[in-house]
Amino acid sequence: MSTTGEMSSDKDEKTSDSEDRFTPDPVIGKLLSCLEKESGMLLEEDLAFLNVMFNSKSLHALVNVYNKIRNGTSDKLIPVLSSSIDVLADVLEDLARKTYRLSEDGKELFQLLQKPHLQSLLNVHDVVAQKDYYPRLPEIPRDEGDEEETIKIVQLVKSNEPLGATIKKDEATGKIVIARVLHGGAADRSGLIHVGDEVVEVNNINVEGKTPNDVLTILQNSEGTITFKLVPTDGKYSIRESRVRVRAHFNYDSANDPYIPCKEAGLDFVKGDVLHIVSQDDAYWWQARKEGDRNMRAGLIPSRALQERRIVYEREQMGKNGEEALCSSVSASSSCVVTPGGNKIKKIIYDLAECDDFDREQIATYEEVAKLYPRPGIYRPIVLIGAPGVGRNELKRRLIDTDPDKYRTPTPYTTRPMRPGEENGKEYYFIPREKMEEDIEAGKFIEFGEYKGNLYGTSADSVKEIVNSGKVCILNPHFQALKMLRTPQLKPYIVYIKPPSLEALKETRGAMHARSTFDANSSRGFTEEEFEDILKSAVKIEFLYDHFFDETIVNADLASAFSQLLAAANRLETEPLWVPASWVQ
Ligand SMILES: Nc1ncnc2c1ncn2[C@@H]1O[C@H](COP(=O)(O)OP(=O)(O)OP(=O)(O)O)[C@@H](O)[C@H]1O
Repeated sequence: MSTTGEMSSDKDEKTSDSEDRFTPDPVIGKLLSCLEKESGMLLEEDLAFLNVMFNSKSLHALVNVYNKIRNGTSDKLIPVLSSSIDVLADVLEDLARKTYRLSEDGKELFQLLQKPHLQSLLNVHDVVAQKDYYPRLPEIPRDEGDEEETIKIVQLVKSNEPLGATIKKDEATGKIVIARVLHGGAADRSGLIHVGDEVVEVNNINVEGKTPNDVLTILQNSEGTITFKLVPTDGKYSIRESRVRVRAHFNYDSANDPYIPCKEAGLDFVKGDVLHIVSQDDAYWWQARKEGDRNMRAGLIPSRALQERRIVYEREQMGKNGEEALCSSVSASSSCVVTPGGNKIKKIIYDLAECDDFDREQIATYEEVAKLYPRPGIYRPIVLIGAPGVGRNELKRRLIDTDPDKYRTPTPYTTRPMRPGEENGKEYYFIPREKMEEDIEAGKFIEFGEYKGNLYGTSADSVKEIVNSGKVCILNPHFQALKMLRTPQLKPYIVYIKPPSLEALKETRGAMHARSTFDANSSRGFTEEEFEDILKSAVKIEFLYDHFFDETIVNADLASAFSQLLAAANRLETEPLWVPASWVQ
């Protein structure tokens, strides 16, 4: 195509637009004259086809457009940067750390930068700036009768880094082919090896009739440069990475996975890790990197579909072996409501829905996540979940005590009659039983229960009220309330308070230490049986809900558990954190 300056001045542009939109391009002109000269060497129909094509108005128009873009001398067409979305992330992270000190303009900017429309616009800008929009043309098919096969010779220098590709025997042809190319690995970065390429030779050794293991042995024994002779695949291959991030809800150890196609390519992770899924091309094996990991090469992880199948299979096996359902191992759970005044009222919560069997139907594998930036003036509620007696109340009260104006807990509702000296809305909101039953029925309560013939409960609206008033709402509901609370509207930060071992429980809460370390009025002693109940209940809560936990704090030493909670509360205000992707869309 022409790169001469015939389009460079405004005058020329006008001429070409107004007078003759199809001024022949000099390069096409040259091609036409060559065609005339060499006409004897071409078949008549090929000659006719090329003549029509080179004289076609649409081709000339296209070349004109192309030249205008290529030769656009104006600097404004050159992008200043091609990674504006990364800059946006840096700016957001910077602003997030300063939300308290931001001016009104700063706050507005912070909110604008989080709008999905603006982020999509910048994304599109980067795609254009990186010229990531060229159509990918399919390879020109070779004629059936072609004697010669195209062969590509690829040389890679052997280093400590794995090749980042796997091979297999093609079942239909018996040939060795490239089965998988791991994103970001040496093979992928070379841009020369693609899925489906047939391996003909490795270091001049013909691999015909050899097994994949034989080929691996050749590779392992070779030194320095490795030379592959490959027959390229005709198929298409995708090179664009997906942007999907997921949180893993299970542990994965590739060394103990008998089904992974290539152990060396596996990516191990633990529950809670955030993974960047770079390719979902294969239905069973995705390619992923750990978020924040500097290793460019992606690894193989089981796909959602594969993992779900495995869990279903494991459950079936458990059922066949007659293993006891976990949910039946713990009896009805009890909890306490602490009034704002500090008095505790023992009550039974959710005694009607004692069994959580339905929860186990959920199969937690991966959850798509996105970063949520702190929003000035709107704080995520902190929800403390744990076995009754593990210390959620103690921790909540300590947090409120650090700044009672900032941390608030909702005032509970009750149907019991008001006592002398009590004020409506202080210790409780007092409401008639019929009204409370109606509201419970309408799903307005995140938790409720009955004690000595009176209903007690916490309403969802009272949580929203605290959030909307710019305070940090802190809650310690029954664990079953999680399903009501974990919504895109409330965006709670869920902290699981985990009991330490039985020995540590006895040591920290036993006879000598049974008195409350915070407030003598709310002290409580524990029997050995109660300690065991705490541990059993914890196992159940973890089994049912651990995929909801944003953080786990082991409450052995109270001071250290509390400082972890305080750190989490500060983090919420200053750092972007991963949340379900649907919460930020
Ligand atoms: N780490 C700890 N070391 C010693 N004592 C503790 C610790 N954590 C909590 N406690 C004490 O254990 C008792 C029970 O704690 P708390 O009332 O906070 O439990 P809870 O999880 O709110 O349970 P419930 O819902 O039954 O009230 C309290 O007396 C508290 O002071």
